[in-house]
Amino acid sequence: MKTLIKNVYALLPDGTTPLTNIMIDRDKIASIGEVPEDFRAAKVIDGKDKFAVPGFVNAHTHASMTLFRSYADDMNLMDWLNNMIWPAEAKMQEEDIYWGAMLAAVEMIEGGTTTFADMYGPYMEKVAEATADAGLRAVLSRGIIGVAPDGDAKIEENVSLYKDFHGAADGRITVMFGPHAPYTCPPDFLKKVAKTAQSLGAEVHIHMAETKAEIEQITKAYGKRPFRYVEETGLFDGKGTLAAHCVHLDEEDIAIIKKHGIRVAHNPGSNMKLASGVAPVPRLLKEGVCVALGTDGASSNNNLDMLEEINLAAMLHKVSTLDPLAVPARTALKMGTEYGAKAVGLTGVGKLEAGCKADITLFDMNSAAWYPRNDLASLLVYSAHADSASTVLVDGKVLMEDKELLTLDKERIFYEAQKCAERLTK
Ligand SMILES: CSC[C@H]1O[C@@H](n2cnc3c(O)ncnc32)[C@H](O)[C@@H]1O
Ligand SMILES: [Zn+2]
Repeated sequence: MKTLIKNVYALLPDGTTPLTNIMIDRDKIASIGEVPEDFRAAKVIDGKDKFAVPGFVNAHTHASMTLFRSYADDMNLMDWLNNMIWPAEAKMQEEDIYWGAMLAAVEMIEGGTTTFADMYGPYMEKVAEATADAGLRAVLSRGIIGVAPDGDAKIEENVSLYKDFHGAADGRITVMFGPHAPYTCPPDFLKKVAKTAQSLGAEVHIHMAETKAEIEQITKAYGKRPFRYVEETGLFDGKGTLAAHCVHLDEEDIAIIKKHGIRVAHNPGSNMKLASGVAPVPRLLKEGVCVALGTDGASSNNNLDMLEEINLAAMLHKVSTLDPLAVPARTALKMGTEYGAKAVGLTGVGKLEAGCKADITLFDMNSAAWYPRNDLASLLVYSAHADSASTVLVDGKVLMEDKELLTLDKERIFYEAQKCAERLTK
């Protein structure tokens, strides 16, 4: 099926925003520019007053945690996890994981996100089901906490997730391994995860160096900081690693990140709300590290709004370095799109370019925030909000058109999610 997005402003990989046309053939962008004479589109989308950008890539989240939004605020990470989140998560059933992920899907599509990297579990197959139902693209991992007695069973669940869903939903779902964090996974356990993931050729998604408390705890327990601790287990020797947070880094940590080509998911909203700190993002970018953006879960953010993370990334590093060029608008946009796709292990995603996947968000510029139209990329990052997202395509399929969700029944999802949350949090 061929689709034409006609007369649209488009954010191209070189940062320009020409008025152009986007030709889509099945799941891919066929070309951008003049409409070829022989291009017969079955569907034409009017791009008048619309700004097309690559769909956002949320490089680190816990989708089903939407059920815990506004349930545990104004706490630090360890207090929040130990005293509020983990006790509530222990009650979660299959339906909670599914409806929580479906609520996340509504929010993500409505905000222009087309891909998300998710770490949660048990019942990650329900997140896969929600992804397939919504039409989104996802990189899923079974979050594995290795301190409980059933650690090995959790590794086996990640193996099953990989075998059952890597490449599923027409290739929209891929699977990584998800050892939760250095402080929840002892060394022999991490070695086992590393060996298992590497035997399958799977990548790894892990929380790293998020808080000062983590650095202190790991240093006290093992005599080394989290990055060297995990490096010595061999976890970073496999196909690739996506490391969420990376807030508290020293020179050796940065050297380890570079040596292993570790990709970083920066979560400015969550790091601010949990009072975790400010990740050294300008330095990492300068060192050539791939830095993407994530929301983290909706209980520590408290939303899944990637445009807000893009804005926060651009703003936070200016104020923390007193350098207005620390993260410029176009860099922040790349972190939320092109670098995001690379960070989560996807090629041919995250760019408006011929041959790339047709994962596209159209922003409606018919509001005051979009005037005057000096610089569209700047307007998107510094002035507009996610509710300007009006049309979203993944793999060339329209998931939202003129604000109408085409794959999801919003009323039902709100009802079921409310019911699940009441059981879990009351
Ligand atoms: C074992 S599944 C994933 C696990 O991670 C928890 N989580 C959510 N946000 C964070 C964060 O910022 N740092 C560490 N862990 C986090 C989530 O509640 C699940 O238990
Ligand atoms: Zn997280």
